[in-house]
Amino acid sequence: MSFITVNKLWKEYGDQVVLENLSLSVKQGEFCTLVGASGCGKSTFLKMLLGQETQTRGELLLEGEAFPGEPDRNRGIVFQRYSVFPHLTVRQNVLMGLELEQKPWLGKLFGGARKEALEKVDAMLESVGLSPSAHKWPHELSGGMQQRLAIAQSLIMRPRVLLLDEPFGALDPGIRGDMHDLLLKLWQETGTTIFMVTHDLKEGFYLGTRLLVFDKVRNDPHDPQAFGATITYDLPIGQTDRKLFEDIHESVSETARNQAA
Ligand SMILES: Nc1ncnc2c1ncn2[C@@H]1O[C@H](COP(=O)(O)OP(=O)(O)OP(=O)(O)O)[C@@H](O)[C@H]1O
Repeated sequence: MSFITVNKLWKEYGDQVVLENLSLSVKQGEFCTLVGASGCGKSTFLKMLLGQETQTRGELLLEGEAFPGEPDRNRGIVFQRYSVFPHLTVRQNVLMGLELEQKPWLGKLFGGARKEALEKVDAMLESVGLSPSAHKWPHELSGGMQQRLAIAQSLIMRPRVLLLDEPFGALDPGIRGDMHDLLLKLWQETGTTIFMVTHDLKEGFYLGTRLLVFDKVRNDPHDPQAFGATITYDLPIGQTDRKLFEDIHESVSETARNQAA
């Protein structure tokens, strides 16, 4: 059964068509990588999955029901930067979600409940390789460590859907490789359904299970906002050849040039 169903989905901001006629069916546990020119609506699509934005037309369904209109614990998101709390230590950053969930008014757990929560936090920190830094402050961490913390912060809530908006965009290429390994390991451990936006087409070609290319098939040079992007390629990872890579690269680059013109 389809876990997430996108049916003839449109998103417009005033006269600007951002996404047009998107249709997609995603199974639970899939790892979809989203690529496309800047401004093609990838982040907007993630925001709709998160419940921060609503479509203007069409359907977005989670297990056959309309998507919850507000963010909830079923969905976690990690941005390129700055999604951790600077005034909390690494351990407190990860603990906070559990505290707010169980004690929304007080924001604090005590006794056995706190001990149990801390055990989960420590296991999560171990899983992302941050145990030795548990008592550090975010500013004492490298960029890669901060992103591992942001991922831990999301995953501790056991989201059914994890949304990643260019999570490794600000990291050095060497560190990105380590982050890919970590992400694949966490995805296998948790079985969560992942949507990850990346600007790096190569990353999209090998990470996860499915590549979704967001692109415009129509362009009006006199009115660049008249047409939105749609999913032009939906490919299983590992079955694409060099020619296809070059075709997609050329098409996405042309859209980027048109957007900039
Ligand atoms: N809240 C908003 N109000 C009006 N326009 C918006 C809003 N959010 C996004 N847009 C517009 O929608 C279009 C798509 O933006 P979006 O951030 O989704 O693209 P993107 O593909 O994620 O781009 P990038 O790769 O640069 O992050 C842009 O033209 C943007 O200006």
